[in-house]
Amino acid sequence: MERTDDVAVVHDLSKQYGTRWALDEVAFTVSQGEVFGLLGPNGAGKTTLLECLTGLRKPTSGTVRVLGEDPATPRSALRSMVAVQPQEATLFPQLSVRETVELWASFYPEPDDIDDVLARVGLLEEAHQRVKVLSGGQSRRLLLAVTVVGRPRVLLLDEPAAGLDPQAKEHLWDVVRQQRASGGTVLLSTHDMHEAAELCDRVAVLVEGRIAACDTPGRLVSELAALSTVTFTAPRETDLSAVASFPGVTAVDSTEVAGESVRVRVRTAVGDQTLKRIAGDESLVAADLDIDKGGLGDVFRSLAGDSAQRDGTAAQQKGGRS
Ligand SMILES: Nc1ncnc2c1ncn2[C@@H]1O[C@H](COP(=O)(O)OP(=O)(O)OP(=O)(O)O)[C@@H](O)[C@H]1O
Repeated sequence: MERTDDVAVVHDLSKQYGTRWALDEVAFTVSQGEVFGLLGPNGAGKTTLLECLTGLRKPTSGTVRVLGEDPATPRSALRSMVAVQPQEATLFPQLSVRETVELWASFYPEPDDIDDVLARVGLLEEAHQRVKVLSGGQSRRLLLAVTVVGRPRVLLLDEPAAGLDPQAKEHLWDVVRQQRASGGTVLLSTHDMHEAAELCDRVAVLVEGRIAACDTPGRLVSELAALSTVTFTAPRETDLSAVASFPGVTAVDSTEVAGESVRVRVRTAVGDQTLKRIAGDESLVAADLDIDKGGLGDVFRSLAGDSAQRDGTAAQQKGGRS
């Protein structure tokens, strides 16, 4: 049953292009005030899913509801409540940055303060510049400004950080956090695991059109980041063959550092146990021990597997059948 704070409800959504199933019985719910991330390798279906949420694509089967409405309904009231970052081609090259944001603000009943929006995306100093002279990154910031100026309840962003410099990314993240702080909701796709871990309350990992996992980044990491990495420094002549036979260890490699030493990297399914074993083994003379218990990147690799290696253009068979 839908709850009143459900902002997006996706039920058994499938989308077919010709013989290809881009989405295969996808289901999830996003609540008000959440930042919900879509992760997945190229061709996994993230854009198609966001397009179904904006009403740009009609599902082959299943249902999508945003703020209780079908986004594909013509003249939907959602238009003023849901913002989708537009394409660069929609900007007018002769207008200034400020005129552009003012134009977009005029489409909405209660727009935000223009200077405030320009400051948030880091374009206040460029307010008088013509759109045609903006750099690629500045244009992306302007697209973000026009997306948020209408104070939408829901923000839908497809890879918003692509092509942004680190400072512009910070601005983007601030805008997303501000949207959440003011009670708004954000759905975004990203290839950046750090961004997903930093920003998202929950993430869904899409693999070949299906949701392989959906949870908070913390829970996904603790349940699915299968391997930890233990690193240590040892004398160059150390026999490392014993380490490879420690329980849980799947790989050992080393690189020479400072002539007489090697830095050893051990991949293991039982990080803490391996760390103790290495520290307690006198024959290893291990120094500078460190452990990395993995992150969303490990979760992604373990779920996406081979699919992450492919370019995603292979035709997908619904339900994994061929
Ligand atoms: N208009 C279309 N016609 C035919 N096939 C399409 C169309 N749009 C997408 N596809 C196919 O659907 C699948 C999912 O594509 P989609 O763009 O949704 O993936 P994505 O996860 O956003 O990928 P990326 O990370 O590369 O942007 C791919 O196999 C793609 O080739």
